[in-house]
Amino acid sequence: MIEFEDVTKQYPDGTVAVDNLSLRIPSNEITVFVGPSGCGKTTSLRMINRTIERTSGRISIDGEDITAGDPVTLRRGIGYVIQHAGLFPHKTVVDNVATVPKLLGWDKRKTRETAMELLERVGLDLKLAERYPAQLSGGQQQRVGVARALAADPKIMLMDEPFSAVDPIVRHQLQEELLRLQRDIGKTIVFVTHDIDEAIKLGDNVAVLRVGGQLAQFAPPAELLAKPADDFVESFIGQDRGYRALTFVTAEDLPLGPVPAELTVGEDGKPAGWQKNGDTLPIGAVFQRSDSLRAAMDAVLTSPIGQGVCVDEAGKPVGVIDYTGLTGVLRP
Ligand SMILES: Nc1ncnc2c1ncn2[C@@H]1O[C@H](COP(=O)(O)OP(=O)(O)OP(=O)(O)O)[C@@H](O)[C@H]1O
Repeated sequence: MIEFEDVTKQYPDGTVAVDNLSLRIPSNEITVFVGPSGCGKTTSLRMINRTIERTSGRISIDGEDITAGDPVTLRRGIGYVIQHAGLFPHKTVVDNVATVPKLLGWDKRKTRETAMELLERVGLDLKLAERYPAQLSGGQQQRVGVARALAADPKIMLMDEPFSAVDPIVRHQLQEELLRLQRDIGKTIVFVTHDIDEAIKLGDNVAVLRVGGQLAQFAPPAELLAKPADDFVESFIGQDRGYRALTFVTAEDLPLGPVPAELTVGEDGKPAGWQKNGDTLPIGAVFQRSDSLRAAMDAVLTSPIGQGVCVDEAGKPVGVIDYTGLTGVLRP
């Protein structure tokens, strides 16, 4: 656990970037700092690896004050990923990833093996390993940045707007990859973003900061959406929070109706189309019981006849839901 106790950072010009921040960041989970520009997210993050020193208060990792030891040793145990990846331009991809193991004096063979394994793990094509960063796309560079941060197997990863500089599609892929990777590695990740959607998608816990460096709310995403602490949090979360909250409720309890005769299935048993007035209409999106209510709603909205099809793990239809069925669950 990383604990902030009454932590304040005042820069020499008098700016109070972080004001009396107290929070507990649980181990092996993703905690996101989110808030508007200038609210002190980066300052808070960088106080953890002491690339910025706090003015007062205490920060501890597993109970030990981070100022007890030397900052260089502290930083070696903490991975750090930043926007634009911050790769060394004159080093190849694999050498970038090997930076910290080399500093730690690992033997060459083990270092290279580890670097290649990590590149594979973050989903980078190994053919790119001998390229220089400038020869990679933004998304590929970010993957290398994540691999480099993981190289010495740190317990903690700090990620400062790592996906902000890439286009929305690549960003979505990188977010999915991070969640997949985290299921395997279970690191303590502290992630900074100004994007509330990214915070809600990635965070096990979300800390919303307001300008002036004060904590407005610290909660899991579902709670944040359901019970914003005040007007600031509510407006920061945005207008469609009711809709987004559906992401956190599963479709398990939906009262499915029987599969109608109009639904045709292909040879593989999967839904093929809706028969209507002699025409075959497309199915639209389908969902599974384990998906969210948001997925179920999407299935209803994209269905040409307002019937969302629920399928089992093999993709075969098990039932349908319509607007009325959905509304019954949304507003019991
Ligand atoms: N070296 C510095 N000297 C003086 N003020 C600073 C310094 N670094 C940051 N600040 C100020 O501290 C406040 C918090 O900055 P910080 O970078 O932590 O915010 P942030 O939430 O990460 O912002 P952004 O989303 O725009 O990156 C801002 O008002 C900023 O101008």
